[in-house]
Amino acid sequence: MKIAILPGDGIGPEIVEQAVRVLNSLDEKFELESAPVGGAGYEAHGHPLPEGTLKLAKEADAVLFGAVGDWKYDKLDRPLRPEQAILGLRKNLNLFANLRPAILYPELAGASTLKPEVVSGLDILIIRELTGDIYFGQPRGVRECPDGPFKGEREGFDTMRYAETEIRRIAHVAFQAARKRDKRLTSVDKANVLETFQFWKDIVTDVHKEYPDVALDHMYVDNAAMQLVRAPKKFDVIVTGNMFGDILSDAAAMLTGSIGMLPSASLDANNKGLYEPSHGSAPDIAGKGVANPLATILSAAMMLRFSLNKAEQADRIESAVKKVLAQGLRTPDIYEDGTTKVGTKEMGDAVVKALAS
Ligand SMILES: NC(=O)c1ccc[n+]([C@@H]2O[C@H](COP(=O)([O-])OP(=O)(O)OC[C@H]3O[C@@H](n4cnc5c(N)ncnc54)[C@H](O)[C@@H]3O)[C@@H](O)[C@H]2O)c1
Ligand SMILES: CC(C)[C@H](C(=O)O)[C@@H](O)C(=O)O
Ligand SMILES: [Mg+2]
Repeated sequence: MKIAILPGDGIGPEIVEQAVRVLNSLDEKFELESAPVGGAGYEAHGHPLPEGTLKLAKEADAVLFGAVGDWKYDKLDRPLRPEQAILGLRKNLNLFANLRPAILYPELAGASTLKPEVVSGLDILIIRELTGDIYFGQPRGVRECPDGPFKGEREGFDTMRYAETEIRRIAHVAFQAARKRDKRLTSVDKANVLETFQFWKDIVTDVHKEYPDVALDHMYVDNAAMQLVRAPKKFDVIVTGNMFGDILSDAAAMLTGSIGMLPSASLDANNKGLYEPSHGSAPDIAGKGVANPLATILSAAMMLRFSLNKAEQADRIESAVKKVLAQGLRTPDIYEDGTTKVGTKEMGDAVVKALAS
């Protein structure tokens, strides 16, 4: 089985290195092949998603991705910016379903900024549509404002849109996921204001007819943001569009103690996938050896489960993560008094050791 390893920028290489060590310490042999992506792709080949990198991602059985981006590339033309690499991979590989599980490990109840009783036992799944919405809608750009009070001035604009097929397929993914859990699905929209999301709500309601055993409710995104912080455990599965899902999943990350704990799987219709932590390249801590590698290690576990059919190995990694947390080991983002502060590599060492024991 071939895995494309795309470390990217900032803390990407540091955290992916630890996930690769974990994969290599399993009693399975994987063919791992690395390629530059993001700013690293731009530096090596003049493009954030070099042809060879895309080819490797397409032919591999799964992709393990770190993170891309750095402030120093923010002045480049948009097609050359590092973020285009992850957007291009998602689009080219048709990875329309993004699963972001927000699970609070009991040992981290005190690491969240929320009260322990609000978050303890948290286990929710955010399903984010990943290849549509305002992220990819055309037209977009900066133009001369054609009408209204600002006519003649420059204006920036983007297009929010969803085709029926795009909504139906992500709704099916969400209902099927809910079916395997507590059978409750919340569809998050902004139907009170946006045509796109009234349409979203209507289509999700229609797909629901095929899943009478799942309870569906609808919530506006502003309320959902509030409810996620007020009473997050009331949710089971959340399904939403690309932009709302981006925002809500970062908020949900803090319920788990740190964004460094939130893994993700981005899947196509056949469960081929790209696996990455939900966070970014964290340029503020890059190169310091303090980044939390657990979201990436847990993403590798998701890869084994969803794309490589190795659920047992995935379970082993997740148990090893639980073990190191129970041992009291913490990177600075999840550190609290009475625990032991470790760096990125030491955390990786501990997971590898826990796997062997
Ligand atoms: N999928 C991706 O590759 C991805 C995702 C999000 C942001 N980005 C890019 O990353 C760059 C930085 O963006 P940002 O600062 O808004 O978001 P970020 O997620 O990179 O960082 C936000 C904050 O969380 C901290 N953080 C993130 N991951 C951490 C980890 N594993 N351990 C400990 N702390 C961690 C950072 O230090 C920072 O303080 C930008 O160029 C952005 O476009 C990339
Ligand atoms: C880097 C950026 C393009 C990306 C997104 O907005 O999807 C990131 O924030 C994420 O959550 O994966
Ligand atoms: Mg994001």
